[in-house]
Amino acid sequence: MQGGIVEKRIPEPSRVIVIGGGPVGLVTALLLADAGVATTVVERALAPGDLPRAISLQDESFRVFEQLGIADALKSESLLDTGSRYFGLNGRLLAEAKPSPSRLGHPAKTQFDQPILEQLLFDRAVEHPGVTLLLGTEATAITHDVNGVTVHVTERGVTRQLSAEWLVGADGGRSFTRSALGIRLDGSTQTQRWIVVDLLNERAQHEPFAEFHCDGKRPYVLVPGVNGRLRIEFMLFDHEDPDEMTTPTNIRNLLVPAFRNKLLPGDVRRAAVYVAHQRVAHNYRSGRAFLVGDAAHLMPPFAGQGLNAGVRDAANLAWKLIEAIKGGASERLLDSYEIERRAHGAKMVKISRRVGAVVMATNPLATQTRDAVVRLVNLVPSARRYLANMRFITPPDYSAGVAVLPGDGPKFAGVQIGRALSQPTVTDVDGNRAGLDTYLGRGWALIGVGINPEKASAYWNGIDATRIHLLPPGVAPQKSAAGAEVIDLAETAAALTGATGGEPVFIAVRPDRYVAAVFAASDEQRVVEELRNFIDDRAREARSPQLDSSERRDVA
Ligand SMILES: O=C(O)/C=C/c1cccc(O)c1
Repeated sequence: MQGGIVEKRIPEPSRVIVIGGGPVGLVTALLLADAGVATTVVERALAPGDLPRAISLQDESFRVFEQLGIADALKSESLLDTGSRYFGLNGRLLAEAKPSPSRLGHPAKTQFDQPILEQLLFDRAVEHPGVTLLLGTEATAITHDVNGVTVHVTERGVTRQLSAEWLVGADGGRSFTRSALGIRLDGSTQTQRWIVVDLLNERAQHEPFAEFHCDGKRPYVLVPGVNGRLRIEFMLFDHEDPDEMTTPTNIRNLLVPAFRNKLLPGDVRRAAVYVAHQRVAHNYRSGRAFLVGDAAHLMPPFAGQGLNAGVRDAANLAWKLIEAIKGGASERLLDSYEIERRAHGAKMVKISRRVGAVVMATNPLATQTRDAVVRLVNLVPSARRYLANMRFITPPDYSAGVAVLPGDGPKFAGVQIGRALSQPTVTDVDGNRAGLDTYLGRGWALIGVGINPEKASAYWNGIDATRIHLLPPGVAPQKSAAGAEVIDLAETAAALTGATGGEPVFIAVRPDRYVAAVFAASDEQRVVEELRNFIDDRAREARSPQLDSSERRDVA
């Protein structure tokens, strides 16, 4: 492929520049472009990445991919619904863990292939009229002020300037954007080195579990995939030389016969030595520029969180930039990106480091103590469930961000403010069954449970919220009256309708499918006033944004 602009109509000027066309950069760009925000992606490489770096996805990432129309294609090439097994001394199974069944309508944990994901995202970006992909292009300088950002780029020796309103740095662990903005990366780098070997043509049947072998001799991890893909990682000892350990002979010695009867040319997709970092950017925002993905956080792979954190960043930031471009966003809304995402990113770094420390222990006293502690923990039912359901991987809680907490009125404990909204299966007026997300649209949604959201105020129209009237199972959805823009849906099993305690409530859902508020009609005014601190519908109207509606796309 030639460097330069992928041929297609170029929407000029772009409102957002994304530096980095890896998975997180492309997810950000596609979410923006699908909402009509013209976006330029600056990427050094000439083609999508072909390295199987991340291999673990959570339900929430698939929820975002569903919105981008690539979830089914990716699932068909993935090992769905996996768990983890931890083996201790003498190969004894210490713990088997599987996340609780997902509320979000997708498998809770999946092993996937990053090159397939990157190709799917790339193909969508290439054909998207709202995305300008500048390949073979490197960002060399960034300036930004209150009016916008300018990025100097070089392509085949030719330098030019790009301008936009906002900048997103999605350029990975060695982020140029982060350095250019002068943002510090806090944390440390591990001392242990690992050799990661990605194999093809694996014929042995593996159960759908990542295996952590912590025998204290040479810790290793084995993660199965589909279509003959298998990852095996070994910890290296201090005296081992990385170059020597990755020679074909030594790779063969590591794998044959312990893991494979024979190793043919082409069976090893990659063998590389890495050292894990545990670092978080000091800030995720600097004026008009934001960091996402590995540019914002680097974590060891042991909890399978790296890319999930990046996809969450993209989904969280994209809707806030869309609001900023539409005109109603306050500084508080834009600042909420760092508040919401940095805290969770830092937590995932910490958890990944802890899981790694358990796996990498080699000191006999440490390994014996570890095994004894895990056996004890398994005797306490609540602690056992905590481990077995992988509750140590905590989902984000954005209640300190764009959320309106209950006032003095009734509390509705079943639907948690600041948490991801469940995705129940619903039936529409035509009898079609689908996940709720299919009907939520791309922006805000106001769901009435036990109350028709037609009755809610005009604020929700001002922020383009989709109004949904959610009915309990067995109640037939009705076509809404002419002029009333409400979608009637019935749950197939009482999930959200069963969680509100029979009280009529509204659920305000953010564009990233997080619950912003749960409130009774009598509390609506307070909720709207608080939400106006983040998005002011009146400012939006005054600015009358020029989003190119012809470029808005809905991917079913
Ligand atoms: O999917 C998981 O739970 C873990 C994946 C993993 C663990 C350690 C090293 C890796 O490269 C992946």
